[in-house]
Amino acid sequence: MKSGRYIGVMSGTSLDGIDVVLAAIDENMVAQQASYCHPIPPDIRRDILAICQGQALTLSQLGQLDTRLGKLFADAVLTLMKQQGLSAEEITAIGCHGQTVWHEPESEAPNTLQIGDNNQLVAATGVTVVGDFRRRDMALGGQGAPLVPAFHQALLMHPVERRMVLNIGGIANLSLLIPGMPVRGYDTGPGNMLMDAWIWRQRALPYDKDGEWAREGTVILPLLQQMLTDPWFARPAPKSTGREYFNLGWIEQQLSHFPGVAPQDVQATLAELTATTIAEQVLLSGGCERLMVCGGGSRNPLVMARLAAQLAGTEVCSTDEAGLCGDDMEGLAFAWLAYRTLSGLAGNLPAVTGAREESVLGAIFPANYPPRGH
Ligand SMILES: Nc1ncnc2c1ncn2[C@@H]1O[C@H](COP(=O)(O)OP(=O)(O)OP(=O)(O)O)[C@@H](O)[C@H]1O
Ligand SMILES: CC(=O)N[C@H]1[C@@H]2OC[C@@H](O2)[C@@H](O)[C@@H]1O[C@H](C)C(=O)O
Repeated sequence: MKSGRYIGVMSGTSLDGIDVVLAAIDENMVAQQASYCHPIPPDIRRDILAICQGQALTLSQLGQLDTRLGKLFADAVLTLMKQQGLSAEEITAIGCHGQTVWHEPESEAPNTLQIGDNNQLVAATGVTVVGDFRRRDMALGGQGAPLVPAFHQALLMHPVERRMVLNIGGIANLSLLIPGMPVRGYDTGPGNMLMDAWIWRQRALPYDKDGEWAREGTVILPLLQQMLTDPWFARPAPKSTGREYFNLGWIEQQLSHFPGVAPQDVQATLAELTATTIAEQVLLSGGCERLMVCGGGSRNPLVMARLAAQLAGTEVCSTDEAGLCGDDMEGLAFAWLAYRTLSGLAGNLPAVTGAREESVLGAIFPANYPPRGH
């Protein structure tokens, strides 16, 4: 096994920053040691959003963005290494998720694209990088997402308590940790993404802090009901989604039948949509005793309160209460997935993604050849 110090790098769908997490990992333990969130410059954020929303880009623009993101991931990692006084020799590997710019698991030729050149990262840091985690699973007929349920299982499975782990990022995803059953998991739909898109459009704010603006509004029930009839919500698992489906265009299309509604009422309705689609899936999946929430949405008290209200009898808490910082969860997961890959262990769960079989995931970009320790 390739035990050692790992760094996980996660740039999620919210584009709120690059999360970098340092952890000591071995067969029995993932010990978080430090973390850092690196800002994303506005021009890079704008270009990523443009691709995600289907705007045509030249190959030159795409190539340049790939390089700039690779360098940005390297800056993020080097900042954390400097803060911690670590040299390249002290780190076994970096697990880098990359930036998802397109995810189309149901098309004729299923594809998912995470950019940010890993060669830039290895060249700048001198540390072996593992990247491109999703496409092997897709090549095996899977969705390529979500991948974190295996990590949630490793860290948070309880012998008797029925638990679910919920990540509320741009998209929300649920892991079902039910004793005696194979772990399952899938995306439930929008997490913060629609709320973020709407407040950005209306008030030029990146997100609705503590759900304060949504609280000024009232849920428009007919609009909520119409949103809930979107066929994506009724689709059975395995399923995953992204910005190419749930975006500002989706909101505008929903609003076309509701002219003149107050913007704060739309914000309230979007917050309720997030809570309702999650709660429905928790209940449809048989319910649980404890729902452990991570991701930025766990800090939105309105969404948390609406979840608790719709899930009476379930203890809704944040993973922070279990000693696992919710902001670092995905970064930790990709550090752990890099450890799995270098140890020759599978990273995907076919029961989650729908892949034909388990597989070692990712591509290795070695700092040295032969890799250190061989
Ligand atoms: N205090 C807060 N109040 C309301 N929302 C918050 C608060 N803090 C964070 N958020 C939300 O969390 C989002 C960031 O979440 P997170 O970092 O988990 O996303 P991500 O990792 O990019 O997403 P994904 O898991 O989909 O890849 C912000 O864009 C914002 O919407
Ligand atoms: C294609 C892609 O990047 N999907 C992300 C996204 O963000 C949340 C949700 O949608 C989840 O499916 C996935 O990320 C987590 C880390 C996962 O793979 O488990």
